[in-house]
Amino acid sequence: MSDARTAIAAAGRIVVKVGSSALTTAGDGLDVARLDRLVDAIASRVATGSQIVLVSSGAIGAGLAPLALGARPRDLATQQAAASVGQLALAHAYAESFGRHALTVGQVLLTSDDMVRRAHYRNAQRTFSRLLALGAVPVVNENDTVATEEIRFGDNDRLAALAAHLVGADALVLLSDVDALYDGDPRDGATRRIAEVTGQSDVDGISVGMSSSGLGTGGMVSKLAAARTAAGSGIPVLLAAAADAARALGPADVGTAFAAAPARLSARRFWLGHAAGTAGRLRLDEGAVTAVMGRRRSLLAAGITGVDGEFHAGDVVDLADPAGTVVARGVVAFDSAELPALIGLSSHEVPAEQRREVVHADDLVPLH
Ligand SMILES: Nc1ncnc2c1ncn2[C@@H]1O[C@H](COP(=O)(O)OP(=O)(O)O)[C@@H](O)[C@H]1O
Ligand SMILES: N[C@@H](CCC(=O)OP(=O)(O)O)C(=O)O
Repeated sequence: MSDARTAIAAAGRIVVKVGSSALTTAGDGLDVARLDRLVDAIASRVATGSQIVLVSSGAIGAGLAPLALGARPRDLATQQAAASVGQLALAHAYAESFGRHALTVGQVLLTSDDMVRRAHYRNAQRTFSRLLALGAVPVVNENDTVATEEIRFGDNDRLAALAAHLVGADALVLLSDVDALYDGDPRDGATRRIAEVTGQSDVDGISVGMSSSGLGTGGMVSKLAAARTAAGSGIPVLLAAAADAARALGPADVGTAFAAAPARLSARRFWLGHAAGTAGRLRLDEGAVTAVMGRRRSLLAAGITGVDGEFHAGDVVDLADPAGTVVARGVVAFDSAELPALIGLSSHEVPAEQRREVVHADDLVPLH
C-alpha cells in the first residue's frame, strides 16, 4: 500500500466530504438510502476510535423537490431559497441516520468570510474541537442562505480542504459519484484510472471536466484543486465514490490517493496563503521579488514601487511582481496612508519611528 493509503487507513481525525451528486437525484431530491449507507460507513470508522468531520453538500439538491423546482436554479436567490429548505431536510436526515448508531450530530455552517477573519477561524476551531471531544459528528456545509456572491466558497471541495486544515485532520476523503480520478473525463469514453498521485507530473496533461450530474458544482476541476491544497499542506487525500465509502474509510484500497507534501504548514501560514482575503496590494520591484521569494527575506520599503487599496497595519495584502502577478501574501505593518511617503526609501532614509519591515518574513507566504 502507498504511504498515502497507509496514512489514511491509520488517520485519527478525518474530514469526509460528500458531493450533491452522491446524495441527491434531480427530480427526486434527497436519497435517504444512499445517505444511510454513507452514515453506516462513517459510524463504523467512528467505532474504531477515529473522529470524523463530515462536509456534506446537497442542500440545494434536497430543496428542489419540496419547492417544486425542476432543475438546479441558476440565480443566487433561488439557490439560496432551495438551500434553506434543503439544509433542514439534510440535517434532519443526518440526525436520524446517525441516531441509528447512537451518534449525535452538530451542524456547522460556514462562509468563506469565516476563514478570512482570524477571530472567526479560531472560534470555528474551538467549536469543532469541543464537538469532537464530546463525541459528536460535526456536519458542515456552506452557509448558503447568507453567503453573497463575493463571500461564497462556491464549492464544497475547497471548503473541505480548508476545514481539513482548520480541524488538524490527518486525512481528507472526497466522495463523489465518480470512483476515481481518470486521465480524461470518463464520460468521453476510454480513460485510465489514476490510482496514486505523488506529484504534479502524475496529473500533467490529464483532462478534467465539470460536473456531469447537473447537481454538483465544481466537477473534477474543484476536486483536483482541493486535493492539491490539502496534500500541499501535509494532508493525504483520497478521492473515491460515495458508494464505496465503506472501503474508502476502511482499508483505503479504492479511488485515487494523493500523497501529502512532507511539511505541514503552520495553521497561520496556511491561513495566510489559502484562506485570507486581501485588503490591498503592494507592487514590488524585481530586486524585492527576488529577496522575498528566493531568499525568504522581509519586504522593505525600498523594494516597493506602488500601493493599491486601503488597509490598516495588521491586514493581509497581496504582493505583486512588476508584471502585476500576485506572487505572495503577507501581513502588512503599516496603514496604506503611511506608505506612499516611504516607498523606495532606503532604511537609513526612513524616519526612525517607522524603521521596520513593511512585511516581516515570518508574516509572508510565497504563493508559488
Ligand atoms: N478526469 C476526470 N476524472 C474523473 N471524473 C471527471 C473527470 N473530469 C470530469 N469528471 C466528472 O466530474 C464529476 C464529479 O464532479 P461533481 O458532479 O461536481 O461531483 P460532486 O457533486 O461529488 O462534487 C464526475 O461525475 C465526472 O463526470
Ligand atoms: N452548499 C451547496 C453545495 C455546493 C457544492 O459544492 O456542491 P458539490 O459540488 O456537489 O460538492 C449545497 O449544499 O447544495
